[in-house]
Amino acid sequence: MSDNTIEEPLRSALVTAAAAPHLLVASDYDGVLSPIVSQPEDAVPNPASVAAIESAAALPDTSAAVVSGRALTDLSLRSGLPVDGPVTLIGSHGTESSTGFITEITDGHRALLDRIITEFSSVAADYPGVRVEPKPISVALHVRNASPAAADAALNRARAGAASWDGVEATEGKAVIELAVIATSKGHALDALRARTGADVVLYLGDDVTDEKAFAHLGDSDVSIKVGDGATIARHRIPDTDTVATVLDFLVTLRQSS
Ligand SMILES: O=P(O)(O)OC[C@H]1O[C@H](O[C@H]2O[C@H](CO)[C@@H](O)[C@H](O)[C@H]2O)[C@H](O)[C@@H](O)[C@@H]1O
Repeated sequence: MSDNTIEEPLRSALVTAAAAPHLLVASDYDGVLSPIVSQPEDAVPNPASVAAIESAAALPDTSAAVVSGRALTDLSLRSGLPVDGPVTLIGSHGTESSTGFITEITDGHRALLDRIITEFSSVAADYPGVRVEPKPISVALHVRNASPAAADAALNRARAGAASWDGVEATEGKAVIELAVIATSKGHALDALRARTGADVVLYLGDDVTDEKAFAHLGDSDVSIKVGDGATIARHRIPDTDTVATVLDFLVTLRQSS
């Protein structure tokens, strides 16, 4: 998809955003910068998207960020972007930055996390293809590589079990259920980034359920873009990660010449 195939009304929204006094360009990682793949450690970003985000961060009066459900160090490793570089990285669904977590992680949180890991490990052991991804404030139970029946059974056990425990926040995403021990919100993360950078306009690209919390914090002057299928409150939709690269490159080129 070349930039001349970006259709209205997204095209006009990008032209307007590119002229903002201060622009924040922010994106999700999995399913947006990187295509969805079978194993989380194999998620490689589209180099053109990363280059465009880096170019945005280098422009005057322009900030750039990647806001992901991944742990911060993992996000940095997969994206190739440094934790403390020009592109701000926010991990753990909006709760983790280079300065730490938004909430103090207590021994109680850690004990609950350990209980969830134990429970999810026992679920995963019963269903081939199901795996556990422990993270700093949450645990993901991935069912992408399980049979449909095994995936359903594993998700139902997680929902009826650990997801119902006190102090647990459950989120379901793409072939995954994730349980966090502190409240998470990519929306609050975007609010904080907007306040810190002084951005007049925020553009955010996301593909999954947790990105809806980010879209919900965007206003009429902002640009919300859903990548792929599924219900969304975003104002714009594009089909895939290749189009993400086209959109980001178009936006950066416009801003470079404005
Ligand atoms: O907020 P994101 O950057 O979109 O991260 C969301 C989760 O992404 C990863 O899982 C998803 O992507 C995997 C790789 O494509 C895929 O195999 C899996 O089925 C998806 O759920 C990551 O592993 C999670 O930790 C993130 O929370």
